[in-house]
Amino acid sequence: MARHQNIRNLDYEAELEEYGAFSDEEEEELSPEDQVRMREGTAQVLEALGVEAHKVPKTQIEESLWHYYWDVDKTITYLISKYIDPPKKPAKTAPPKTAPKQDAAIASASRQSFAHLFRDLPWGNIPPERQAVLIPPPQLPAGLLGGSGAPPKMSKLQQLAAARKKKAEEKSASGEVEQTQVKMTELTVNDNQASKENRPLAGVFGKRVKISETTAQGRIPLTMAEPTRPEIPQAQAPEATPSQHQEEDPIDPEPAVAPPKAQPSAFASTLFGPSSDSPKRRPREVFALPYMAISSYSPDAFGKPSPDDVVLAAQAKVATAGKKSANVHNKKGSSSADGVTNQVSQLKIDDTPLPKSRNLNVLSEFEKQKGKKTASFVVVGHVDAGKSTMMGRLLLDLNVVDQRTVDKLRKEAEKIGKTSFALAWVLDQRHEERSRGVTIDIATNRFETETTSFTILDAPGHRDFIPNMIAGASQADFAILVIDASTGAFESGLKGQTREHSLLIRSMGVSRIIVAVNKLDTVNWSQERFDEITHQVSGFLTATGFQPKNIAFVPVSGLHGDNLVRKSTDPAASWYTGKTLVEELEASEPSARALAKPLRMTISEVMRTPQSSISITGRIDAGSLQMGDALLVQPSGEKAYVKSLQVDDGEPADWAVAGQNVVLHLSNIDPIHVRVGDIVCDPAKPIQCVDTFTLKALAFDILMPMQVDVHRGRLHAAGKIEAIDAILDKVTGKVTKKKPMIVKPGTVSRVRVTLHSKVPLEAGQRVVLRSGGQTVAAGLLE
Ligand SMILES: Nc1nc2c(ncn2[C@@H]2O[C@H](COP(=O)(O)OP(=O)(O)OP(=O)(O)O)[C@@H](O)[C@H]2O)c(=O)[nH]1
Repeated sequence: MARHQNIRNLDYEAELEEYGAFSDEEEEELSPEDQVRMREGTAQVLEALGVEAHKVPKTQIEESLWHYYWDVDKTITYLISKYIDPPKKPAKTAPPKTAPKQDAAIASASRQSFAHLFRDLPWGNIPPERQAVLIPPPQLPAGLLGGSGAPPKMSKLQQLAAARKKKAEEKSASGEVEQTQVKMTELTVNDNQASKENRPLAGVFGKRVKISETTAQGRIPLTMAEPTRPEIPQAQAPEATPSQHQEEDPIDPEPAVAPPKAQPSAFASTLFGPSSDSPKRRPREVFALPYMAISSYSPDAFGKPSPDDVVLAAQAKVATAGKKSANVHNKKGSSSADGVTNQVSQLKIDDTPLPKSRNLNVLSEFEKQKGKKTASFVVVGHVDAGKSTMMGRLLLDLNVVDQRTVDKLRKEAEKIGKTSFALAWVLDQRHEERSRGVTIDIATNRFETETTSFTILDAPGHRDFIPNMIAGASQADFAILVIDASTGAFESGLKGQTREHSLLIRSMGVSRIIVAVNKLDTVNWSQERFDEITHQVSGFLTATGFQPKNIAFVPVSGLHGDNLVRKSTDPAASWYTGKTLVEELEASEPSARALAKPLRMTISEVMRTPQSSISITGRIDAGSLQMGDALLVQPSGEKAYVKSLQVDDGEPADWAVAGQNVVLHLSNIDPIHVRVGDIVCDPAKPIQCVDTFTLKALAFDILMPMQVDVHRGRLHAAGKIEAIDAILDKVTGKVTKKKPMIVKPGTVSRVRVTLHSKVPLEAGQRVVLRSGGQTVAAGLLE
């Protein structure tokens, strides 16, 4: 039979049964060798268990030996733990029911204490006092071997370096945070960018655009181009409220409710751009790129001109500037050339032909002239006494100004509520004078009577303008003192500028005075009032130095013209039978003319006229002049020539004498050498410029060595009273006391004055000393 036929015919079940029966038989019977091992192993275990062996059944010993493959030690350990000294079972833990018995025994044996095995060993019973105590190692100071939480100790230099490093790290960290914030913000859908773009948006976005414009002023949409912006207002921008929406667009009926439509996520927006119905965003200037995270990245690196561009632009600029500068230089060159030409032309010898002199004998010409006499008078008095109104009315009544002019002035005065000043405006022609209703500077005008040609010098009454009043008084032959007769006004005026003006004009050499008791219409032409005023004023005028024969009183009403040119027709004024004001003026003799003395003229005004680039006005104090004369201007010391001249009435003339008011048109002199207050004199007999002089002065106030201003005509000069030489007798002029410490008011004394600069002054001239805005003295230079 073939072998495979044998396998095909095998009965598997019978074979398996045969195999199983064989196993059981083998368990029950040990081989002879195993039986020997069993006997020997059992004997060894019993010997090891000693007295405790009876506790262990023999079958358990053989079973264990069989289990541990004849390993006696393991068998003994197991049997002890099982039968002799079993471990106490834990109360709650029970071995798993499913675990095999053998595994549970082994596991129990592994947890068994072996202390009993070492009970007889000496090192197992160490007394407590000898047992070692574990002491934890001390915390080492920080440093390389530190490791404690405390900061390491460092030197000052290390601390400084560490602080700097920390600061730099914080800064860079915050910068990174900011950049991150900005980038993250950029990742959000930025509606406000659309608002900035002001593009038409539909629905709620359109409204948000408006709100953002109004409620988030100055809000700047963030872009990648501005990564370092410190603030992120976008995040702080308040949300628009529905009420705001309504306020913003009250016409729009659409409710301000957000559409129930999901917005794209930030990530989706970043990847795919804004949704089709979301507000359109401004195209980005810079797109997010990987290298943007680099600290050296500059988002606007190409938003500015490159270094090459800068250089090229600078070169172009320089080239343009060069051209311009060349042009300017050319122009400058031409202008400087012009300047040089001008200077050269100025340097050239002045070949302007000198005015031709007719070599007249002026004095004989003057004597031959059978014309009207000329006189100048100054009108003084307390502020608002009616000086200007009186002169205006005088000029109107003398037909120097016509009624139309006065009516026109009245209308103008009405506009600013100053109707009563209309007549005063005939003389007060400055805007400031008219608006303020006060005279500020000397106003001159002229009128003629049958016998005399008069020049009016209307002086300001306000104390602030005393220097101007002094200038006027210095040119006058006589004076009109105007007194306000209305109740209370006379008394206050007497305490005010009425007395001071009287003193001044007398000190200035004016000896003739006409007192116009004005505004008598306000007291119904009370003769009693007039007499009272006359009495008081004549008293102090006499005391001031005016002779009674040179004092005249005229009751007038300047406003209505009573007793100015015509006698008053008011019955209440019938008691007055004296002269009118004009008659008194005509009766006044001008002061003596110093015709034979060297030429002296104080310049009152410097101006440019059609006749000359420099013309001067003034009153000739002494001497005479004629066209073509050479003049010396002091203190400049420059020479000039009289090209032409006009006298009193403005008529051209060939000559002029002392006492006349003239306009001189000069030539051959630079205007910078001519000033108001300077003196024009005869070059052959010039006035000297001095910085010290002696004065015979009438004291208005207490005098002592003190700072003073010296006034002579229009000339003002700062100086001081250096010393008081003597007190003089008023009448005889003899010395009554030498070198007094002070001088009382009303006393005449000799004082020495020094000036800070040299000015043209000479003996015989009259000057006024003022200090702190007050007139302290006036007198005659010795
Ligand atoms: N009732 C009345 N009023 C007068 C008379 N004269 C002048 N007035 C008024 O007095 C006021 C002052 O007149 P002004 O002529 O400006 O006085 P003034 O003295 O020139 O004043 P200052 O030059 O500024 O010192 C004005 O309102 C005049 O109308 C007068 O005779 N009778």
